[in-house]
Amino acid sequence: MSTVREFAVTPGLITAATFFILTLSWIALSGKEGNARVRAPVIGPKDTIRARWRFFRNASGLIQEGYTKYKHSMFKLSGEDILVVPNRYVSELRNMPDEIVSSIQANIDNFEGLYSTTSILLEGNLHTRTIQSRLTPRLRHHVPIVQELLQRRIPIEIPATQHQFTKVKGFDLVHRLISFIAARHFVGAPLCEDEEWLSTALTYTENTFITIICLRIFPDSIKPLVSLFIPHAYRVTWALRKAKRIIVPLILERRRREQSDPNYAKPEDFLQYMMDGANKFDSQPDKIAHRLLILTLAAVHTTSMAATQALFDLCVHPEYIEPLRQELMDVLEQEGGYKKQALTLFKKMDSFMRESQRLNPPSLLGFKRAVRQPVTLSDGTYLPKGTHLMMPVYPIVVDPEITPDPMRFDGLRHYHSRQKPGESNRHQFATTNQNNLHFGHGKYSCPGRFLAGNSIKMILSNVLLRYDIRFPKEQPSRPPNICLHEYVFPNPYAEIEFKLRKRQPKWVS
Ligand code: HEM
Repeated sequence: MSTVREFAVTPGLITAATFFILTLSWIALSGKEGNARVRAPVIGPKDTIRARWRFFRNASGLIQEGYTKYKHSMFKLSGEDILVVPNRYVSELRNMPDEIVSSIQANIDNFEGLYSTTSILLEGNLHTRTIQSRLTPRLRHHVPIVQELLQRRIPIEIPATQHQFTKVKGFDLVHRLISFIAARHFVGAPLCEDEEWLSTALTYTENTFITIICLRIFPDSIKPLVSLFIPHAYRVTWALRKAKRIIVPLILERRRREQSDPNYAKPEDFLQYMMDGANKFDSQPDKIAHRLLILTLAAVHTTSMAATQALFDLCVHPEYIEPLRQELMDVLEQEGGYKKQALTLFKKMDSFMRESQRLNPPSLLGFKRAVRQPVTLSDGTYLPKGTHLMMPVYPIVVDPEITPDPMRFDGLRHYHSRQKPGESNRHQFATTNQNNLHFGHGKYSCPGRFLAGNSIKMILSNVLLRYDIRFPKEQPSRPPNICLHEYVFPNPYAEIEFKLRKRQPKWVS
């Protein structure tokens, strides 16, 4: 028995396995295709293994170096993996058909589709159509429902009193609140508060991120082998199976009632919208459940990161708290509470959120595209089939030619821009343009950004009206983000202190 255990952990075996994997990696990387056929300078090491490792550890420095040297032309990152192209090509690329330049293919490749189980999204765009045509137009109607949910949940999740400050981990708190909101939109009550569903979605999300972040360092051909050694990859599959076990019976029950009960009122949620809009192939219950879980991942993690960053910014810049509270009170008085229009009138808060996202976006690179058929751009630039391109979304928004005094956090920057004649509908959290690509731009821009914006406003407004907030004394400055590859995560360990305000307006209490 002990011999077997010793054999399993011997340093010799680990060295042999590492050597084996590195040799396979080197062999796998010797063929040239896609980006390797485009002539552009490589930033950082050229050999792929070192390049991927450096990019994993210091993407921020490498991206900024590339932008500073070549912002008007192309450059490569992570060896040959990423071709960064200037944003002047956005207008040409943004509406190209998916068969030629694909956003979904690029995002799935970037997300290690096979291992994150996201490749099912390539089978059709049911999820995107449903968000655009059914979910987003109904968002206004969900505002009072979500407010009722938050009014019940927030005092439980933030057990603060009027007498002293109580510490809560910022990201965990926000993640839970966003999970409730997303689940209310996606699967309705009572599942939206079901701990089993919430923890299954969380297990899937966390393990997917860890798996893809690890796997991206290795060449494609050895990923199947490497994934066998990553326990998180098994947990992704486990969570998917569990999610299906929860959602499939719900779908079948809804269908049964639809057919047998003439008085049955269909629920108003994303699951039902997908059931109604699915074709014969998409409508298989386990496919719908699978899509639902991936959408939960796309919606909850990104939105939680943005809301956490905004809360951190409120703690770092407390001078914005009173002006934002004043706006909230004015709007809620005028509208009679959290009614359909209220959120669109939180204009200062919208600006604050956009400024927070500008300086702490979820990804330093964006507008990811996979070239499926060769393309020649208007200036003669040729992109062969297999090219994976991205745009430098963060360097663009901190470029002084694009944003004056770019490193200064100005929470009302975009609010003031909206005051200019003809600009009142621009510069919003959810509006995209060539220089603001955090949600992409054009035909394939993020369809969930309106839900994200609403969810963040609901959380920030409830928190500001109920609590005084600050960072603990031992955390005097903004907690550093965690950057892995081009992804930027708000610090998950950072705590925020909450104290119940003496008088809370009736809209939130
Ligand atoms: C702050 C939160 C969010 C951020 C930063 C974000 C960001 C993005 C980005 C950068 C893309 C790719 C756009 C492109 O390729 O050009 C995208 C696509 C997508 N997002 Fe979001 N997103 C957020 C919230 C959401 C939410 C709440 C949902 C669900 C309701 C969602 C659903 C999707 C879907 C389905 C796509 C793929 C669209 C397609 O290819 O057809 N996102 N998102």
